[in-house]
Amino acid sequence: MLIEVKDLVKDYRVGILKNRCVRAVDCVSFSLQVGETLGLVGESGCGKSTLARLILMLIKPTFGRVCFEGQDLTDLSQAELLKLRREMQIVFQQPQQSLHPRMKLAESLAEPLRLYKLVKSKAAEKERVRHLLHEVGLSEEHLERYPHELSGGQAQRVALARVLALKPKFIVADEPTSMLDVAVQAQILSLIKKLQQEHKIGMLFISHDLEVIRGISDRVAVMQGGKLVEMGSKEQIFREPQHPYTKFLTGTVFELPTRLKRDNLRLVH
Ligand SMILES: Nc1ncnc2c1ncn2[C@@H]1O[C@H](COP(=O)(O)OP(=O)(O)OP(=O)(O)O)[C@@H](O)[C@H]1O
Repeated sequence: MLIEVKDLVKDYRVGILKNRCVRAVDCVSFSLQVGETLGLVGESGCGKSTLARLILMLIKPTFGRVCFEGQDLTDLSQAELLKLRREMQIVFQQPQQSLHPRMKLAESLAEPLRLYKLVKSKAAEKERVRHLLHEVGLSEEHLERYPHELSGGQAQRVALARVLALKPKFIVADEPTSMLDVAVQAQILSLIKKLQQEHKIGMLFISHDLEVIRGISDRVAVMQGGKLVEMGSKEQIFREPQHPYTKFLTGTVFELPTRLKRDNLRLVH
């Protein structure tokens, strides 16, 4: 098992006096196999990003545990977590977030290699950067460019190359294509899928978009109000949704509950 999440809870303290509590993630449990893609879908504010950040231990859970290859991450010190972080990466919605605005791409790609001492010489570093560029479908002419000189799709390719440089075993893709044009979106999705399959990376893929989830996932988890209300193979979820919320999401129920009509839900059906 690559990832095991058990009874995960996250309460945020809110209000001026921090005396009110929002339960963003409510008793979530699931597991993920090596090389598997779990699609996580749900309305805005249901807790998807919080769950992703908890799994990566970017924030501490209130209760529950997260195991990576059998090791409980909630017990680890910051230094121990830092070592594991190379193997657990995130791809953000806005690739610019992970690229330094004043670093040329050559430096941006070399940085993770140096940080984790993954190459032994300058020549090996150059070779690895070139290989990474080709893997994500960019050419060497891009190496001298700054992030603002790239299109959204190119910037997401660079962000993917930086993640790949670290040879991760697990990645969270948090709406990685939602800011891109539809045509570019399809190219980046198939690139993510190809890289994930070639490198046998386990992936939690977060999206509002059911068509995207259908295309990329092996299994699908549906989240509502901080809870996982349904989980199953892609075929089960899309053909025979069980939970009323999932039935609504997959379009088998056309009568929208009033509360859902109000929510900022981006549906493709
Ligand atoms: N740092 C925080 N402090 C207080 N409340 C927070 C914080 N981060 C998130 N929340 C609340 O927790 C709930 C879940 O938020 P989260 O960002 O995880 O949802 P989401 O499903 O990822 O939404 P979206 O799809 O819009 O990004 C929301 O009610 C949000 O307002």
